[in-house]
Amino acid sequence: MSVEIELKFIVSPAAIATLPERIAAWPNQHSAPQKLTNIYYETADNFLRNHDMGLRIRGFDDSYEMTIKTAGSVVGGLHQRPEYNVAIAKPVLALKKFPADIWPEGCKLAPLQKALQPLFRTDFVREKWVVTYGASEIEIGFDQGEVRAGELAEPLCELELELKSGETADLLALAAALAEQGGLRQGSLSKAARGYHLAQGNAERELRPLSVLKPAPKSTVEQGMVAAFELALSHWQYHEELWLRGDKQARRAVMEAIGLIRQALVIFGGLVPRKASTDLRARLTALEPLLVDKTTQPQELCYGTEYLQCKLALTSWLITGAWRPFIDTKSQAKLDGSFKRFSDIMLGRSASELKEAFTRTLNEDEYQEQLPRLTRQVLAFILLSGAYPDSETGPYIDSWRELQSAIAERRQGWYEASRKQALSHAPFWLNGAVR
Ligand SMILES: O=P(O)(O)OP(=O)(O)OP(=O)(O)O
Repeated sequence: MSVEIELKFIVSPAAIATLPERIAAWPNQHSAPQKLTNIYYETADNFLRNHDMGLRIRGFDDSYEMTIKTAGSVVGGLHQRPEYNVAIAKPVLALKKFPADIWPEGCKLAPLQKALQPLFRTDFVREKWVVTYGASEIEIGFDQGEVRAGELAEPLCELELELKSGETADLLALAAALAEQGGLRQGSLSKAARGYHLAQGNAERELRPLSVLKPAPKSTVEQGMVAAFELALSHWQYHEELWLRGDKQARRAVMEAIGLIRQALVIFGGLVPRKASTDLRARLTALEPLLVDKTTQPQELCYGTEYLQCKLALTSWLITGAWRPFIDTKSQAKLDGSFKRFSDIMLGRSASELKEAFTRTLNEDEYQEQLPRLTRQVLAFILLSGAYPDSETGPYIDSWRELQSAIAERRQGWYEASRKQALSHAPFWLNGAVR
């Protein structure tokens, strides 16, 4: 078994021609382009997908390899997944060759193998370089081809950076250096994920409303903080994809994701000093006006250098725990404390800020003036309410969201009723039950 640690980028058509040259500027070992054919297998009831597994047979030259990837994590474009590779003599499944302990409990291999059928395929040409960067060896693969399920197909044009030996920090630094000339954006979907989507009919991807962050029970404050940034990054990644595919409303969701990052920096700002996030905040500040501008074309923005470097800065901040050198013993003790207890205190603060802001009838200008504050505090509720059941948090947060959209859409007739409704909800975090 090996754990694949891989940063994936989508390459813009304009950048394809110069990319090999850019890569070859570092000390490297180059391998000539190779044609790879991959058939992915699945059962009629999606057994593998339901267990977060992906199975393929890859053909190259006259050889075959069978690979299974199991559940892992994706943070921005950084994919970490356990994978098992077995050389096979002919392109026929032989599940017994994988270690026995990778399968879900009770799984019978012979019937499973019988039920597996080809579902989709990827065909691409991969050009490879192994680059020495810092103290690390990093394999760069440039894949061009397509993913196909029956009649439906999508082009593939990806750059994958895989850490062969050394440090994740070098992987991220090499990515930032490659980003300098533009033409790349982070890709959060594996080729298999794209294949499954096509095989299921390629339904239009829908906007996803932000729902309450649910960190693992008994999370520490630091774990809750990491989960908050991960939520923001995945909301960003997902909606960037939609925006590029033509959904104009997704731009707002990308802005919302950035708002979430800002709010997380505020919420944890008492523990993580501002100087730990100076670079990240500067990059966000540069990006925000471009996102606010409705005339911005996603193809230009999302493949731009500043945009990618901002997202890489966040990925890197998260993956390397870049705040840690700035944390003193006292703050570390607080970061090790209960996220639930911390959240209760912060929820109280958010609620009293809103209560104060909306305690009386406001005029139109005053409502508009309070909108940014209300937007920030709704995001705070999203990040801090995960310890409570949706049945308690939902009505509370929705009532503030209702006021938020009434103000944003200038539905003046709704202001008063929404304001009173929001203020009438009892705080769910003071309900007394020990959790
Ligand atoms: O060659 P791999 O294992 O990196 O796999 P891939 O065909 O590039 O697919 P993905 O990395 O998207 O799972």
